[in-house]
Amino acid sequence: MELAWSFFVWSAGICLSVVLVLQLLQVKARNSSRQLPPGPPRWPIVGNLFDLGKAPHRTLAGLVQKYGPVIWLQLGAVNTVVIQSTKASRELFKNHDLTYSGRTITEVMKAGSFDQGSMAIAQYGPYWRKIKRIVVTELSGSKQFNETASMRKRSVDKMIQWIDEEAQAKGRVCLANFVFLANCNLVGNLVLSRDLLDPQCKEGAEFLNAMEGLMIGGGKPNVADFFPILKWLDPQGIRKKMEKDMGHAMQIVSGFVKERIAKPQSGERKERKDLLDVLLEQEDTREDEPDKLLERDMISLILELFMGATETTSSTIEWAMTELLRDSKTMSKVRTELAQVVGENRRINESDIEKLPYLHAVVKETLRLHPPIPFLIPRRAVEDNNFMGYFIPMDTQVFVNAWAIGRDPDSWDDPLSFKPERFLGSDIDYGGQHFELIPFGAGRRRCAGFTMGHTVLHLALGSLLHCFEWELDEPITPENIDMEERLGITLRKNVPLELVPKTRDVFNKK
Ligand code: HEM
Repeated sequence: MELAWSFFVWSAGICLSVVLVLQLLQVKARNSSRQLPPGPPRWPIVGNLFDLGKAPHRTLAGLVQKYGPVIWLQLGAVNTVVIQSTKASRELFKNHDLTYSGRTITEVMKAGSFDQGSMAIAQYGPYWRKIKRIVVTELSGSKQFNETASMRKRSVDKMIQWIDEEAQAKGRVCLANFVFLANCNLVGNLVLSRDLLDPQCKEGAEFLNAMEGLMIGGGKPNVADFFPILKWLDPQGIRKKMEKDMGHAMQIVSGFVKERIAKPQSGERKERKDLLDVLLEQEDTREDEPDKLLERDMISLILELFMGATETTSSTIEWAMTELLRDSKTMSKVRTELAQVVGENRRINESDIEKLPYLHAVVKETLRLHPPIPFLIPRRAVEDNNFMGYFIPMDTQVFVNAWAIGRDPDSWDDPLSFKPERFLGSDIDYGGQHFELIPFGAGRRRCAGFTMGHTVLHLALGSLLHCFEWELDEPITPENIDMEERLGITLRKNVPLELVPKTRDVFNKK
């Protein structure tokens, strides 16, 4: 009896211990799967907000060695995870794209209810799906893209002409301004069939002014984004100023929309439907998607296309030209290619682009080192999830540091040098399939203007190099040219590039 009793006690003890150990292991496993990524120590309340400095993309890239490529930050009240290597970016876009397909909406984007109609900050869902499909088809569908080639050529040709006129009047030009204006003109034509820069278009100058305000306001860090309690106070007055500029820009676009509704079949547009026609007429309704777009939503969307196309392209061309002027060998290689493929008797056309591998390599290398939107447009985790062994709570803001990824030493040899040759004979491109080069983003939220951006970058840069000889404005030399960056709505060159263009013979050709 005693033996049976002691057997029972021992067995119960062993079972209990096993259960306890299993429970402990379970708790440990649960805790470890809820472990946040590592990151720098946080201050009370403000967290890491004041640790990032003026160039957060650089500061954060500098933390990879200490904390690894997935970093946790507390920006005031906002949980933030930063992705900073090719491996982590591949994991995000290949296996977690849907989980990270939300967006964080900043205070300025709420001005004039812009966020309600925007595509770029729309949450992933039926409205976003509908407008993305329409915009991508209208800007990049092969039929529509072919039909609008003449518009792109005309915008670039006008830019070349304006540059020549400015050079004759002043001797030098601020390059990025002209690229900005050319893209503004192009979007105006594609979307509204309007030359906003034509002196006949009286709203054009006002619109450009309002756009400038939007670009400046949109790029300012706003303390109210990090402490929801301050939203009502708007301590820096950023939202107030943005309401004014946004209101003004929206009013002008609204005038164009109303005019179109009143007179649907006027002028040049009869030849082709522009994006506004398509938005007004669209009836392609799919399950769950809204039937019609509201006028307010169309206005936000149109404004967004102007914003999306202008700064990104002008900043990229400014950096490309800066890098080429610092390196005469690279400049001469790209010019030689243009001379061989296009020749001196005509200007470059879109059909030449595919035959210019060195020009492609220059554009890729520029976007690798100077992605205009270095953190992409911040994503948001739409649910709790596990990312590379770390717990990421729902609503975490996600920065994908394309700037750091373009310099990831595991992906790039001599990552800090401008060497277009690295792309010759390589299949790496920025279409969203190669996660080491993601200046246009990747996955569902990849840039909606990718095809247009890609084509215009080549057409505009190729034309600038083919039609002019470029010199730096004294006393600037290739050795002392300022390479400082300024992060606003895009990552621009801090000191705008001023150049002296000299027309070449091909300038007078078509
Ligand atoms: C050099 C040219 C350009 C660059 C480098 C660029 C870059 C980007 C990036 C990084 C994103 C965010 C992608 C992500 O979150 O994964 C984006 C989104 C977007 N871009 Fe671009 N962009 C360029 C040109 C354009 C043009 C020409 C347009 C339109 C005419 C445009 C319209 C948009 C829109 C609407 C979105 C939001 C897409 C979405 O949220 O689904 N972009 N772009």
